[in-house]
Amino acid sequence: MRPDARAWFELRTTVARTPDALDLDALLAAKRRGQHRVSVVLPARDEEPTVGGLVADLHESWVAGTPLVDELLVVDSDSTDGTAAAARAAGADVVAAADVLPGHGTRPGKGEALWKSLAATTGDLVVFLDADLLGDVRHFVPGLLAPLLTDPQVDYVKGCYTRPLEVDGSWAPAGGGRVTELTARPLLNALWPELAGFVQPLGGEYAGRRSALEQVPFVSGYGVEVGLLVDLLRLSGLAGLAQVDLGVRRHTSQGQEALGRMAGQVVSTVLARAGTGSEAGGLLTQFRQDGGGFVPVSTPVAVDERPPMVTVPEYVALLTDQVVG
Ligand SMILES: O=c1ccn([C@@H]2O[C@H](COP(=O)(O)OP(=O)(O)O)[C@@H](O)[C@H]2O)c(=O)[nH]1
Ligand SMILES: O=C(O)[C@@H](COP(=O)(O)O)O[C@H]1O[C@H](CO)[C@@H](O)[C@H](O)[C@H]1O
Repeated sequence: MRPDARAWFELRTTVARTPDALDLDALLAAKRRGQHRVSVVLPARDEEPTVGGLVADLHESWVAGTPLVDELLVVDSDSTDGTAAAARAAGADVVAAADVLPGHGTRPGKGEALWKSLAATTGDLVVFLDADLLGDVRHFVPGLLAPLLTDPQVDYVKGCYTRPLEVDGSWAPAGGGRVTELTARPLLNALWPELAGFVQPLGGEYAGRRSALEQVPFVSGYGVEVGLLVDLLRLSGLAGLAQVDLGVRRHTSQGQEALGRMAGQVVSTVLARAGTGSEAGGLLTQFRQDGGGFVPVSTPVAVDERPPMVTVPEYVALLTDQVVG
C-alpha cells in the first residue's frame, strides 16, 4: 500500500463490531450538541423476506428506543413483491422511487433509489443500508454515524466487514464481495492507489453528510458505490473519508451472471471516472449454455447517472421550504 493509503488506513479506520463497542451516550450528546438530524435509508427492490425484520430491529433500537435516528425510510425501487407493505408494517416510512421528483422521470437501479432518497429525507446526516442484510446489524447505524458525529473533517464513512458467502445453502466464512475482490479492488488500486486502504469499497453500508452527498452525481445502477467513492475523494479529499469495522456482514447474494452484469456497471463507472472515454458500446455480452452450444446474452452496462442534487431546482426549493440538513 502507498504511504498515503497506509497512513489513511491507520488513522481513519475505527472499530464498532458490537453495540457495546460504542459509547451511545456520548454519540447522543454529540448529536444534540451538533443539532444533527439523522436519516436512515434502505434502498429495496424485492426484499420482502428480509426488509421487515431489519426495519423492526432498526426502529426498535434507534427510533423507538435510543433516539439516534429521526427518519427511517425504505425507498421501494420498483419492487414486484410485498417489500413496501412489509417495511411499512415494521415501522419504516416508505416511498416509491418513482414518486420522488416525478418531474425527473424514473430510471431503474439502486443508485437511482439512493439519489431520490436525498429528496425524500431531511437529515443532515444520511445512513445507507442494504435491505437484504441478515443477522443482527443494529450496531451498523451508530458505528457508521460515530466518525461523522465526532470529527467535523469527516464527510463520508464506509462500513467494512468480513463477508461470508452462502453457497448451496451453507455459509462459507469468507468469499463474499466477489465483484469487490475480482473487479473493483484491482481497478481502484491501479487508478486511485490512495483509496487502497478501503477494505470494502463497494460495501452497501455507508453514511455521509448531506452537504457532501448533494454535491456529487449518483450513478443510477450498481456503479453508485464506486462512483461515490471516487467523486467524494475528489470533493472531500482522503482526509474527509473514513471507514469503520462493523464485524461481519451477511446478505442474500446473487448468482455469477448477475454479478457479472454488476461488474460491468462498476467497470463502466471506473472507466468514465478515469476519463478513458472508452465507453465503446456500453454493452456486456455474456454466454449461456443451451445444451446445443453457447448463446450470447447482451446487457447495457453504460454509465447512466443523475446530476448532483444541488443542481435540481425542486430539491433546492425543498431545502429552502423545509428544515433540511
Ligand atoms: O435496482 C435496484 C437494485 C438493488 N436495490 C437494492 O440495493 C441493495 C443492494 O442490491 P443487491 O442486493 O442486488 O446487491 P448485492 O448486495 O447482491 O451486491 C439491496 O437492498 C437491493 O434491494 C435497489 O434498491 N434497486
Ligand atoms: O461487494 C461486492 O462484490 C458485491 C457482491 O457481493 P457478494 O459477492 O454477493 O457478497 O456487493 C456489493 O456491491 C454492490 C455494487 O457496488 C453494492 O451495491 C452492494 O450493496 C454490495 O453488496
